[in-house]
Order: sequence, then C-alpha cells, then structure tokens
Amino acid sequence: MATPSQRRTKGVTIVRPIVYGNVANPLPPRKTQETDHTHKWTVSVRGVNGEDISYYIKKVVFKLHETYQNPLRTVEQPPFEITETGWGEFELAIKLHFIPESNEKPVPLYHNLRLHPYEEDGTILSANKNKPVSSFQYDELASVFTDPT
Ligand SMILES: O=C(Nc1ccc(C(=O)N2CC(c3nccs3)C2)s1)[C@@H]1CCCN1
Repeated sequence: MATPSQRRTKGVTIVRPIVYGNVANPLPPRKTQETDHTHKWTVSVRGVNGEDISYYIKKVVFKLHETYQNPLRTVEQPPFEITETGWGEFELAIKLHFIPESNEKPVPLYHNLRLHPYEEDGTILSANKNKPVSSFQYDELASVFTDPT
C-alpha cells in the first residue's frame, strides 16, 4: 500500500498485479442430460499469491453471455468469482471498480472462458495427455495507478 506521501506524490505509479481467469470441470453424465450443460466453471479475479485485493477493489462486475439469466453479476466482497454451468466457451467482460470509486476509473478486462485444456498450438488435449481435466487459464495483469490521490 502506498505511503501517504507516495499517495500524493505526482507521477507515482503503483503497480498491483491482478490475476483473472477460469477453471472448468466436466459435469457428471447424468447432469448433462438435464440441461445439455457439459461443464461447471468458475471465473475469478484474485490477487497474486492470494493477496487481499479488497482493500483497493470495491466490487467486480462480470458480464456473462446474454443467454445466461441475469448476465450482469456484481460481486461486492471477496472471493470475486462467479460459478456457473454451461456447454460452450465465450468471451466474458469483467469490470474492476476501485476504492475510492471517484478517483480511479473502473478497469475493463476481457477473458475468453475455456472449458478444455489446450496445447500451445490451440489443439484440444484429450484427458489422457496427463493434463489436468480442469483447465486453468490466467492472464496476469498489473493494474497501474498513476498520480494516485
Ligand atoms: O459456446 C459459445 N457460446 C455460448 C454462449 C452461452 C453458452 C453456455 O454455455 N450457456 C448459455 C447458458 C444457458 N443455457 C441454457 C439456458 S442458460 C449455458 S456457450 C460459443 C459458440 C460456439 C463456440 N463458443
């Protein structure tokens, strides 16, 4: 956390790494018959190494695909995550709202939800390639605060 003098020093840039992404696991066969949903997934915004980000993030708004009920999901306390089930992959919009809200504009992020482990070249891995079935995709983003108040 910036010291009071840093917080008022012009030109000071505070970098806070943020990790966002999703995990996904296949649903048991009996479940998929009911809704055609094949996976359960969780999209999350977290601090690196579990760092508490709630002292500077007021809330996180997740915008799911329009076919989901109530596609705009607001999370106002950690863990900043949404768990849903589904059958496909799509782009989620995420917006980070900061404390104090008036000084930092909300930061938009975009995350392509993944349901399967992928090879580097994009080919889908079959489970027997010793890759965990739950796919992890984290794009690390350093959120930069310049000229903080
Ligand atoms: O998959 C894709 N788009 C998707 C949008 C929404 C998806 C989904 O999983 N769900 C909607 C939700 C509901 N189903 C029924 C009632 S709510 C479960 S998937 C694209 C198209 C091909 C490649 N990627």
